[in-house]
Amino acid sequence: MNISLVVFQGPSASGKTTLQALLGLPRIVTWTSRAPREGEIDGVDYHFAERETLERMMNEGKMLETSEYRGHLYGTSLASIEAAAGGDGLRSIVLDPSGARVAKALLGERALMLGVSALRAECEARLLARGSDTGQITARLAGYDEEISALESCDLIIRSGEGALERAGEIVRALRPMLGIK
Ligand SMILES: Nc1ncnc2c1ncn2[C@@H]1O[C@H](COP(=O)(O)OP(=O)(O)OP(=O)(O)O)[C@@H](O)[C@H]1O
Ligand SMILES: Nc1nc2c(ncn2[C@@H]2O[C@H](COP(=O)(O)O)[C@@H](O)[C@H]2O)c(=O)[nH]1
Repeated sequence: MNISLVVFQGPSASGKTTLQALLGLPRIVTWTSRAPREGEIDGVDYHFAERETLERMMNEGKMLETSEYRGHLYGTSLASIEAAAGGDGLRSIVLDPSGARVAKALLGERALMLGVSALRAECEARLLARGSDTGQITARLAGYDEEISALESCDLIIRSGEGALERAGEIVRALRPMLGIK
């Protein structure tokens, strides 16, 4: 398989970032105007920046794509995605459905689209445990049905339900030899 980018997508708190870590590929770090959560590190989890900075990057043509997600701006820089498109090593990225469509349009068969699903109630419980308030939970789960529908375009959908993380991790790790990762 000539894959250069593994794209994770799915509803909020479905487990995308967790499975991305278990796959163990270098991550493309995207940009966001939202504040860091506890434990998140600038340059590792995201490039955290003011909205104005991201808008300037957009206007200067430095972003491949941007997306408004629950009141914040997110985006993938052209530089980061071009490195993946140029075959400079296999990478992974976590994107919302609009970003995933752009990555697929750019990379075609070189993008492996992995969907992550969990029940709405499971996502809700995880968001609560993450410290989100009721308003944030409602806003994030407002897109749940649409985000689940968008998984139809994925190459593989992995269910990361409660008590099923180990199983989901095994499935993700089983992809490593197929992707040529030792
Ligand atoms: N299968 C699972 N069972 C139980 N807890 C899980 C499972 N998968 C992930 N979690 C937990 O749920 C929370 C959200 O997981 P994660 O950050 O991977 O989700 P995400 O899809 O990347 O979320 P978001 O898009 O909101 O950033 C984390 O605390 C994580 O440890
Ligand atoms: N289209 C893009 N979506 C992105 C990007 N970086 C992250 N995301 C998606 O945003 C939501 C919310 O993320 P969170 O960290 O605040 O929970 C999630 O679906 C991510 O996949 C991006 O650069 N472009």
